[in-house]
Amino acid sequence: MSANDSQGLWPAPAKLNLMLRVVGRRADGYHELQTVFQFLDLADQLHFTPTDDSAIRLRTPLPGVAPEHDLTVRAAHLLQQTSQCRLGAEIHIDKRLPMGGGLGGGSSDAATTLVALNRLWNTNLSQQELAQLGLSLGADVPIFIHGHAAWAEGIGETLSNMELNCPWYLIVHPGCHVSTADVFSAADLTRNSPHIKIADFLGGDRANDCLPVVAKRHPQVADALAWLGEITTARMTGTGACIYGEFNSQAEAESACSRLPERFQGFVARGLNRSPLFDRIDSS
Ligand SMILES: C[C@@](CO)(OP(=O)(O)O)[C@H](O)COP(=O)(O)OP(=O)(O)OC[C@H]1O[C@@H](n2ccc(N)nc2=O)[C@H](O)[C@@H]1O
Ligand SMILES: Nc1ncnc2c1ncn2[C@@H]1O[C@H](COP(=O)(O)OP(=O)(O)O)[C@@H](O)[C@H]1O
Repeated sequence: MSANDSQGLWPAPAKLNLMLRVVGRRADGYHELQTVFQFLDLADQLHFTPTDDSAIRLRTPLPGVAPEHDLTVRAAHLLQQTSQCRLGAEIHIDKRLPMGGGLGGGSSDAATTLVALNRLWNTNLSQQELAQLGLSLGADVPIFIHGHAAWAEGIGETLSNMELNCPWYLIVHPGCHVSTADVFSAADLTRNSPHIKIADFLGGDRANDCLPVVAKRHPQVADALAWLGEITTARMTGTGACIYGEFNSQAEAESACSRLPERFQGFVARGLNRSPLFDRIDSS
């Protein structure tokens, strides 16, 4: 099967954090969060060819990421080891999501790899076992294995489904890279936000505790926030760098995108409550 055969493509969608509160810190240094995840109809596309030898080969290495560090390769090795599977795989990534922008592309690639290879290798791990494996690769991996928009607690692994409005979004990439580890190690990060309830979020409590830290250290993020804030309420996803705003229609989001200054990169995408990865599985 060729990498261009759409039947063989597995989507790895982006996510947005619609709010993000840092409510505590665990003994291992990881921070406890309250957040809301929604997917976007914007995705990397992955292709897997199972092989008889046990090698994992990434045919499309990403700039700046050594193949053995790529989250798809790490996910494949982890599944192989856990299930004692003797098969291997060739992996192709058609990378469409910006890296390090808070859209979760690397975590989503890892989740799609676990879900796809679990089927292609017939390793038969449950969704819960896959999510547990995924969590050891990154805090954002479980939501992509869960596959439904959710309220999240813990470090992102305790998930309760939500049925959210699905607006069109303009996502603005300010052009800088924000390190998640740097944000969580910042001395001035608020780490003791009071817990809120789902009803508070639905009532409009949509703050992101990481934003002040990121905007202070990355003037491009503050710049994008100010530009989009002139048009609509502008928010940051995850630890950034991407800023997004909601629109009632694709046309309105596209119109705002057409006015984007050249220093920014823009994406128009629809919010989704169900991950396209699972739509793909149901239709196959
Ligand atoms: C903050 C969030 C919100 O969705 O998103 P991003 O902006 O990175 O996408 C995530 O929880 C990020 O998840 P992910 O990107 O998988 O992070 P990881 O690789 O697990 O962690 C990177 C580093 O950030 C710190 N970290 C991460 C998550 C967390 N809840 N507490 C932390 O302290 C740790 O120092 C860790 O070593
Ligand atoms: N398949 C992958 N796609 C994207 N990034 C990857 C991948 N594998 C490893 N990485 C590393 O993970 C980092 C975070 O990537 P990404 O998930 O896109 O950002 P974020 O966590 O901000 O949403 C990248 O800067 C890169 O070094």
